[in-house]
Amino acid sequence: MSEFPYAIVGFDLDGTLCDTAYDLGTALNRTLAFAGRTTFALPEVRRFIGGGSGQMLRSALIATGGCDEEAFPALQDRLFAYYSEAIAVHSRLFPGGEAMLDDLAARGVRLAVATNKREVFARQLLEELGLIGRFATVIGGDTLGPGTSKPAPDMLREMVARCGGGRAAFVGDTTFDIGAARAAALPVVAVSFGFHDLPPADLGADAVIDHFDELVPALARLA
Ligand SMILES: O=C(O)COP(=O)(O)O
Ligand SMILES: [Mg+2]
Repeated sequence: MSEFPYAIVGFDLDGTLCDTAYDLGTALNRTLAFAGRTTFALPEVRRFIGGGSGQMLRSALIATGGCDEEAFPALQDRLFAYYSEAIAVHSRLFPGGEAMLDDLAARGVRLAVATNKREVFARQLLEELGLIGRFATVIGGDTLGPGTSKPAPDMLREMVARCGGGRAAFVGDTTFDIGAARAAALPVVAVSFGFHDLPPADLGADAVIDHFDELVPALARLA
């Protein structure tokens, strides 16, 4: 095995490492139904995922009749309760994810998660999937405080610091991820199988992969 060029590889969670659309969508639809709104077919929910669950709920409320800011906090709490109850019913790593994580770990790469999901849910999901021990750190959209979630660079800078520094790359699925990586001056790979808010080729990533088998070679080429 030749020397791998990156000491740290960070991953977005929803739509990048894991297909979480079904469980997020179920929690969202239960919340919308409680609020008397129409619900969404799952493929439609995917476009709301990327900016964090609060943004997902707000966008879905606006799309179904409007978002009343006074009622919003209680609805958000309800969404969180529904999601926590059934966070890993259908959510799984995308195909090839486990072998890819094994491969990077065998090369001595430190692995991290930087997600706009709340940290508590990111940890719960990774724990329920038996993956938490693989990551040196897990940083959520609420970990560092207001204004720090992706596309701001803060989470990725913190990720590199927590991993002890060194050459790092990031992997994501939406403009939030590519924007954050650019702002933090990290190379970034986009996954075409995620919940992208733009066509994958238009995200502006340094490379686009269609399967996790392609990640290690793509990172090696980037460097
Ligand atoms: O849940 C979301 O909307 C965002 O999560 P992600 O940053 O892991 O894609
Ligand atoms: Mg994502």
